[in-house]
Amino acid sequence: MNNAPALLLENVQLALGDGDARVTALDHVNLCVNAGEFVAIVGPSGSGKSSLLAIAGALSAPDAGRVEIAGQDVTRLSASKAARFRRENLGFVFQADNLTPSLTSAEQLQLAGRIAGRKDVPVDALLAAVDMSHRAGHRPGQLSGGERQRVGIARALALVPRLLLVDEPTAALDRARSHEVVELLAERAKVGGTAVVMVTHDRDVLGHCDRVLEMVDGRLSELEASAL
Ligand SMILES: Nc1ncnc2c1ncn2[C@@H]1O[C@H](COP(=O)(O)OP(=O)(O)OP(=O)(O)O)[C@@H](O)[C@H]1O
Repeated sequence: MNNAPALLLENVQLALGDGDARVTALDHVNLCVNAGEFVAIVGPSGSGKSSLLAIAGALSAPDAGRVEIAGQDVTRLSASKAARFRRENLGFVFQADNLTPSLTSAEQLQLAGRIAGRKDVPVDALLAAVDMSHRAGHRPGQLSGGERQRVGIARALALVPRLLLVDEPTAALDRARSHEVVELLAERAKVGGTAVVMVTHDRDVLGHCDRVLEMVDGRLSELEASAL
């Protein structure tokens, strides 16, 4: 179990929509990500990247194929078992931030830690790492989109998931901050042993990743360094 890949997708297939609008979102996707690996996924809009993250995060089930996370088959867990599995093993930083409106930035991190059974969340250090110490006492409604995104990243880093799934972390950030945030993710992979899968359009930050994969029309392939 401990030596199992953090994420294993085998021959994953997914179609979405009905009738004429039916599209192949994932077409025989295979992917293996080991603990401590930082993998980026690039590709055009509509190519299936979000669908891949949803399946890799046990948020939805494929039509066919197999999904294993840290050695456990999660392909067809019940909704309640999937929710529990996610809570115990996964971290998410998704575009539509899902911060709790009534909580301050610091409280978002504390709550995440409490839910995961961690009492020792280094809230101040994490907020400092995403340059948000000065907004520790602010609620999401008092923050900009980029600031909310950074709190979401700090919250994900408050936990030590086996697998961290990240959707466009730099979309609302300037260039310098983008590098800082992606460096934090890379460090979490190297030092914390978390496997990180990041969807991004930002080719600037790909140098921080161990591997870059490209999704085109639901098919996933490895990009050689010379193609970046
Ligand atoms: N609920 C849905 N019903 C029908 N088709 C859908 C649904 N969700 C997504 N699709 C289609 O599935 C395909 C893959 O979508 P997906 O959101 O995974 O792409 P993406 O690569 O993440 O795109 P983007 O970069 O724009 O976020 C697209 O053709 C999209 O139009």
